[in-house]
Amino acid sequence: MSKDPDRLFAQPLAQVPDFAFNEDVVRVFPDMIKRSVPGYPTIVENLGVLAAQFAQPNSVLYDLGSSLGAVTQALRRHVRTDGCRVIAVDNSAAMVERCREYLNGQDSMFQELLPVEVIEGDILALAFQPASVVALNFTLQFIAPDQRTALLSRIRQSLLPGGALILSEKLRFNDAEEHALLTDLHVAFKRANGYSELEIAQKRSAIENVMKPDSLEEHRERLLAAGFSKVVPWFQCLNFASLIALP
Ligand SMILES: Nc1ncnc2c1ncn2[C@@H]1O[C@H](C[S@+](CC[C@H]([NH3+])C(=O)[O-])CC(=O)[O-])[C@@H](O)[C@H]1O
Ligand SMILES: O=C(O)C(=O)Cc1ccccc1
Repeated sequence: MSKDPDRLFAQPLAQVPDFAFNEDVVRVFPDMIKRSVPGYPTIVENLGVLAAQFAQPNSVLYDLGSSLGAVTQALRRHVRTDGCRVIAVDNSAAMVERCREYLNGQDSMFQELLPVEVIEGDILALAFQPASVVALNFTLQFIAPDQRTALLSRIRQSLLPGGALILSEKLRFNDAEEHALLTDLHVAFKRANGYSELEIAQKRSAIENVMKPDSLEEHRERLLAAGFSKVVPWFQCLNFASLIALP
């Protein structure tokens, strides 16, 4: 994977365009996500461990909004259940191209990885096959809020008994003081990772129209409304969390 450092917002921009998963972002994405999302490496590594507990024989594991395939690769390394395969889906052509290159490279380095198919497409238009694991790792927050329940319902319908949805998201908080504290601490995390005040401010303005986080309570209610029976948070670092939702 590319090791280019993220300097996308380092120079003052006359107007900050809405954030998009284009070629510029793809080039710096591994560095950007690691320096921006507290706990990201821990979440990705453990997604494989979690998935191995829910994987059912002869089923599909979905990585929805797969970006460069970090979650897909964690699933492929950890899951040993017979007949499983991974389907990774992303609607950014630039991401999909680099994701395929990365996964092909992994195939030539390691044996016994699960088979994988990378689809360039909109997860809102996907016809789901019977699935035991569905990962939405920081993807739902980029889906239009009025589409989120319908998507989760379709995921719920595709899930096999014993399977799980793993949902990771940036959170907002209904309590104003809690929200302000965790937002400030996230800014401190970014600063400690080498981002300047200008980079932090311009990135905030780039994502504000395209990324709409919900509160933990909203996630829980929406998942239950979509037909999930149980919602279990398994990880939180500052204002980023990951949940297990059971069918
Ligand atoms: N409707 C959509 N259909 C398909 N893909 C979409 C859609 N909307 C957004 N995406 C894709 O969802 C991904 C979100 S990044 C996920 C990180 C990854 N999971 C990781 O664990 O490394 C999160 C982040 O950058 O904060 C991007 O690649 C988008 O192109
Ligand atoms: O950078 C941020 O502030 C975020 O909330 C996370 C993020 C990470 C990568 C792309 C878009 C948003």
